[in-house]
Amino acid sequence: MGELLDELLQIALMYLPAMVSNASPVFLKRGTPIDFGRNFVDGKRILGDGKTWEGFLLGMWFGITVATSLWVGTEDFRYFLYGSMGSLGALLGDMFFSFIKRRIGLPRGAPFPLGDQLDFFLGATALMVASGWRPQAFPWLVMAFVIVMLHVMTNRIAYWLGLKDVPW
Ligand SMILES: CC(C)=CCC/C(C)=C/CC/C(C)=C/CC/C(C)=C/COC[C@@H](COP(=O)(O)O)OC/C=C(\C)CC/C=C(\C)CC/C=C(\C)CCC=C(C)C
Ligand SMILES: Nc1ccn([C@@H]2O[C@H](COP(=O)(O)OP(=O)(O)OP(=O)(O)O)[C@@H](O)[C@H]2O)c(=O)n1
Ligand SMILES: [Mg+2]
Repeated sequence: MGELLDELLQIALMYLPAMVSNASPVFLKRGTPIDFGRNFVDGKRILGDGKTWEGFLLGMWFGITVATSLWVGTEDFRYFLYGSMGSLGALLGDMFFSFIKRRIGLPRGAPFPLGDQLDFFLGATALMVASGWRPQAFPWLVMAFVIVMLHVMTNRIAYWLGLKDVPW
């Protein structure tokens, strides 16, 4: 049992930079759209106004800061490597799901159940695994559930705090 808890804690720490990089752009109210307002071939916005360069940079800044702190704290470079890749992957995954939402005609901020919760997690996981991270399957699955719960909870907190105009 101790083994499993150890692995779970390690995975949670490995994802902390991605969680922070996904959460920090919420503090921004406006910015320069990553798609510069341009439409895709289908006549709809490529990403929409919810994805800005400022949000991307702020997310990367906070994500890498947390990844660096974990590296210093644990003296294990892998937290920096996988944490930073996770931060980038979280932001890219979020952008990818926004791209999908626009393609299926969902306006900015429209709910996309499970997609809104897992977009950053899947993007982060893709880049972390691509850079060599190999978590154990079962604890990783448990973490996926924890992340979805955490996401629902923190989005409600962000909504109550007036950081988001939708609670998802
Ligand atoms: C790390 C573990 C296992 C537990 C942490 C305990 C916990 C529940 C902390 C809550 C954090 C909190 C009080 C947040 C309040 C305000 C806030 C920043 C909410 C962000 O919610 C928005 C959402 C992004 O929306 P989107 O996905 O639709 O784009 O964030 C998604 C939530 C997560 C990524 C999972 C949980 C996030 C964290 C544990 C990190 C908390 C992040 C911050 C406190 C913001 C970091 C910002 C700065 C200025 C460093
Ligand atoms: N790269 C990013 C990601 C997020 N945000 C900010 O964080 C908020 C919440 O992000 P998210 O819920 O992913 O965006 P939505 O507004 O829901 O837009 P979408 O429908 O595309 O998800 C966005 O409104 C935006 O203000 C940002 O500025 N830049
Ligand atoms: Mg969203």
